[in-house]
Amino acid sequence: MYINGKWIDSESGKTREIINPYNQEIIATAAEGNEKDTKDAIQAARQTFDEGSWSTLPANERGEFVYQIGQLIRRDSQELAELETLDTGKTIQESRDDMADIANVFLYFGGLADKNGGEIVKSPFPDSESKVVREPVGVCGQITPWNYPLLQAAWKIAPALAAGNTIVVKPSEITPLTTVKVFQLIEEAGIPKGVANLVLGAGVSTGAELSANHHVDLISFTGGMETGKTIMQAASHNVKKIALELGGKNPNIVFADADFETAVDQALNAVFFHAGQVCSAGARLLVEESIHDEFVEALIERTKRIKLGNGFDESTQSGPLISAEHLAKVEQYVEIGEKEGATLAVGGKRPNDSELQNGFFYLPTIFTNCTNDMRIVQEEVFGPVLTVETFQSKEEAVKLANDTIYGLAGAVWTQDLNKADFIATRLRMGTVWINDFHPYFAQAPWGGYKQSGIGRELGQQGMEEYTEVKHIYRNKQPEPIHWFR
Ligand SMILES: NC(=O)c1ccc[n+]([C@@H]2O[C@H](COP(=O)([O-])OP(=O)(O)OC[C@H]3O[C@@H](n4cnc5c(N)ncnc54)[C@H](O)[C@@H]3O)[C@@H](O)[C@H]2O)c1
Ligand SMILES: C[N+](C)(C)CC=O
Repeated sequence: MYINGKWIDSESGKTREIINPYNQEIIATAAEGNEKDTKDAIQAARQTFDEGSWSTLPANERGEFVYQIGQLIRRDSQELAELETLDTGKTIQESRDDMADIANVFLYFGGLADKNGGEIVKSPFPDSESKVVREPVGVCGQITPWNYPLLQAAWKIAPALAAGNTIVVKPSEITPLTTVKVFQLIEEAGIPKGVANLVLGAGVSTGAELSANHHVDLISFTGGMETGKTIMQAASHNVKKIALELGGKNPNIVFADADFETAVDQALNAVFFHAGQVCSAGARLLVEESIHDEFVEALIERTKRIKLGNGFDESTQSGPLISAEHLAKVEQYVEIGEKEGATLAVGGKRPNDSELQNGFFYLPTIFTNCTNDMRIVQEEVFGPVLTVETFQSKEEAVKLANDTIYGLAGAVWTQDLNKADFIATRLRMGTVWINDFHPYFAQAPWGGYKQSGIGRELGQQGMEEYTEVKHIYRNKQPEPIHWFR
């Protein structure tokens, strides 16, 4: 762990073994922090913020530090990608793409640091001036998940530092490797001690302390919806600001006039990329009734050909699930789908290949004949499981797509731009893709409607989450007003 500029073991001396989900081998031993370690990290961040040297540093200088971290990530991107694949099982190409995105996020927020100089407001009172400025929030707790360990951390660390906050980061206890490495780069970039702190450990101890502690001003969390609700409650004790990036059950709407080959190809990518362990996975396929049979037949044929394997093998198309617990959860959902009467069209079990027996692999799975009242359609499986439903009109497609507690992302495939616009404006989701699936980048905001979250990451909005707005009013001609004579 990295607290107040020093690398330390946990106070209790406890450690946790980190395993490779591809073969269950132990790949590292990490410190297992507790509440006391977390309090120490918070105290360092609090003291550093209150002392003010970071928050009042000229914004362009802070930006240079953040930019420098981005350059160091670029320099070490191959090593970082290898660590990410070792820790998560995702393919090495996915990890390389993640590292390129991550470096860009630091470069973008480094550049944005000095771009908001505040604004002058026209005061209604004579001889006065009024300006609105943005200031850092203070001490920010940042809790991240295992599916995109470093990417989700980067979306929080870069804007928080650029805006002048001090931070305590807690990565998922099962995938801490790349976050630890980036803290080494943060140190190398010369970020002053106490500004950026790292604690490792379980959610129920370190994460819970960060969420409840009164010296933390903002908690930013990416993870599951139930954890998000717990954090929201804990944060209420001192009315912390909160930013929540939670789950999704995202519709992928395909009209009959879409380019068939592209829509099939991208429907596979939408749901099976990273074994479906993506918050914005297109896990609900809504296909226009007239092309249903042909579309599903093509999907099944392509699904059978997906090559599972070792993420370091360049020919592997999909890696394992993250853990035995998660594999059991996916298996349970498939059982639920079958009991509910959905038709298991392909997959629905672990693979037989001998090479895959030590990893947490599950075959890409498709359920047809699904209806919106089924749990397999409504609940986030977070694995390689697709449900298929049909629609007959654009109005019905919107109704089905929006019929969920989530509102993270969705896509529409059609060559009719008016139809695309109709869908895009009516989907109650933070991101809508037209004739594409999955793009996200540093310049555009990301976040959810409804129970998919609160607040936005990335883009200018992602920076604003880490600021307070202050109105400064100056009376240029003060004189008595004689209200109380
Ligand atoms: N919206 C997004 O951008 C986005 C991105 C990635 C992942 N996700 C979501 O993340 C989930 C998968 O990630 P996960 O399984 O790691 O989620 P999780 O909620 O189990 O854990 C996320 C983090 O929260 C911590 N945590 C657990 N209990 C806690 C508690 N009581 N108090 C404080 N912290 C606690 C964990 O240690 C971990 O660091 C999925 O639901 C996925 O949709 C969302
Ligand atoms: C936000 N994203 C798509 C990078 C990861 C979601 O799990």
